[in-house]
Amino acid sequence: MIKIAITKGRIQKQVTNLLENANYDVEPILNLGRELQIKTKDDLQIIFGKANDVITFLEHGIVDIGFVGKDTLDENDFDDYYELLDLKIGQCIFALASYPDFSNKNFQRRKRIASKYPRVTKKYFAQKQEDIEIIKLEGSVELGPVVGLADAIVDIVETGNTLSANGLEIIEKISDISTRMIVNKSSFKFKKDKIIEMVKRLEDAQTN
Ligand SMILES: Nc1ncnc2c1ncn2[C@@H]1O[C@H](COP(=O)(O)OP(=O)(O)OP(=O)(O)O)[C@@H](O)[C@H]1O
Ligand SMILES: O=P(O)(O)OC[C@H]1O[C@H](OP(=O)(O)OP(=O)(O)O)[C@H](O)[C@@H]1O
Repeated sequence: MIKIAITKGRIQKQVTNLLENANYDVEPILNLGRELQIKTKDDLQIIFGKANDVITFLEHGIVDIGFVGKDTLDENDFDDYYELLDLKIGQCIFALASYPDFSNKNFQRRKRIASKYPRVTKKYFAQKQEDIEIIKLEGSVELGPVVGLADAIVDIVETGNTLSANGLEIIEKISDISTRMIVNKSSFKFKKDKIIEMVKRLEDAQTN
């Protein structure tokens, strides 16, 4: 049996489509009610959880495989896993965003940057050797500059609609984000054949 954790929400449907195209039994996922754990005919046990929890389940050996966004992987301390496949779904970017005059402004103090991703923000500004103040927000991060709490944000940008609706724009792209297949290292040792088979089937499904 292969145990899998899938991030619920935005990417769940696309991961399901890919599994279906790879000829896995996704019937129990399509008929999902409020249950959070299912078994498929091809001996997959699948749980659905919040993105950070997918990593926690994998870290503790509860699941062999996780499907999770690169944003969540970058923000999480845990990195003792194998990343075996870029699913090329859930594609977006991390960006520094603010009002158009941000780059011309002369700040006489540390810039205040709002983000749901403090670790990513810290690393980005550390690379620039810039000392900033991070303000952690849990969502609707664009509110930071809008209400005057922050000078800029580090956030996910997909279409750019949320930024432009709030008068903001990308100041600098930070990195690419997409959904990744991660594997517990000890699972890879003991279930190598089945895991490699899944990687191959998903890769084939991507190209077809
Ligand atoms: N426009 C987008 N905004 C946010 N995440 C996106 C976007 N496009 C793709 N993603 C990916 O989808 C994943 C899941 O996002 P989703 O919004 O469902 O959950 P979340 O970020 O935990 O938010 P929530 O707290 O609302 O559940 C993200 O971690 C990211 O990898
Ligand atoms: O470029 P866009 O296509 O507009 O997408 C980007 C927006 O989507 C995400 O927010 P989400 O909808 O997940 O809500 P949240 O801000 O509460 O996390 C992200 O944090 C941006 O706000």
